[in-house]
Amino acid sequence: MDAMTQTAPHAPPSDPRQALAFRHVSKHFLRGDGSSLEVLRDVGFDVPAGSVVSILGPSGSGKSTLLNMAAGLLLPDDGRVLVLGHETSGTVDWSRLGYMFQDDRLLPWRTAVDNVGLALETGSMGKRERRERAQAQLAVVGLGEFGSSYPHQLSGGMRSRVALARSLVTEPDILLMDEPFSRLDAQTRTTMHTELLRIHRERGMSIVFVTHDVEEAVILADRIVMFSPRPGRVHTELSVDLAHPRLGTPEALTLVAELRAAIAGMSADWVI
Ligand SMILES: Nc1ncnc2c1ncn2[C@@H]1O[C@H](COP(=O)(O)OP(=O)(O)OP(=O)(O)O)[C@@H](O)[C@H]1O
Repeated sequence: MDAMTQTAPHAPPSDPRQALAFRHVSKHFLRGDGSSLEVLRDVGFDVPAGSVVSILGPSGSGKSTLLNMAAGLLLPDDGRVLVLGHETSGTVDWSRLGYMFQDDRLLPWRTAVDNVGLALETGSMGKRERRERAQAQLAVVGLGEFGSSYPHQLSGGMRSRVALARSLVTEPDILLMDEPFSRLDAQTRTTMHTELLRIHRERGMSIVFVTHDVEEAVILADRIVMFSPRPGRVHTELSVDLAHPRLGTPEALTLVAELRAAIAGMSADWVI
C-alpha cells in the first residue's frame, strides 16, 4: 500500500502538538431493557494539530459517541480524552472547538446571517460585530449574497454551507464534523469537499471528520482511523500521503480499493 503507511507510536497525552488525544477510551450505554451496550473498547489515537483525521467506521461503531466525548458532551467510562492537552473532565476552553452535525440544525425562523451569528451569542461580542463576522463568514463559504435568506429559501448545499459557516465563525482550532455532507447529492458533496479543504489550507485548523464513506475519507484525510464494528476499536490507523485534489486520481482509487478490501476482510457486518 504505497499511499498508506502505518503511523508512528502515540505521543505523550499532554503533547501540545496534539489537538486531540484519545487514550484507552471505553464506553457502554444502558439499554432500555437494563442491559449494557458496549460501544467503544480501548480506543486510542491522536489528532495532530493542523491535520485532517477521518474516523471511518460502520454504523453503530461509536464514531459519534467519540466525537461527543471530544466535545465534552459525554465522558468515557474508562480512559482519557484530551483536548489541546487538557482532560475533557477538567478545564477546556470549549470556544476553541466547532461542531458540525449530520443535519444542518438551522433555525427556520432565523436568516442565514443570524443562524451563523448564533454561534457567537454565548460570548460578550456586541450585536453589530456578530453580524459583521457572520456576514464575512458567509462570504468565505460563497454565500455572501444570501445573508438575509431563510433556510427554506436555500438549497441543501447552501444550507450545508450556512452550517459550515456557523461552525467556523468562532474560528475554532478544532473542527469536529459528524458525517456533515452525507445528505447531499454527490456533486454538491464534492463541491463541499473542495471548499472544506480550501478553508483548511487557509486556516490550518485540526479537523476530525467522521464518515462511513471510504472515498470521502480518502479524498479529505491526512490520516484515517478505521474502526471495527461495535464495539468500536481502532482496526487500522494510516497516513494518506497523496497530493490534493485526489478525486478520481489513480492513487486515490487504488487506496479506496485497498481500504474496501481491508473492510471486507475485517467483517461481513460492515453496514453503512
Ligand atoms: N445515549 C445513548 N444511550 C443508549 N445508546 C446509545 C446512546 N448513544 C448512542 N447509543 C448507541 O451506541 C451505538 C453507537 O452509536 P454512535 O451514534 O456513536 O455510532 P456511529 O458509529 O456514529 O453510527 P452511525 O454511523 O450510524 O451514525 C449505537 O448502537 C447507538 O444506538
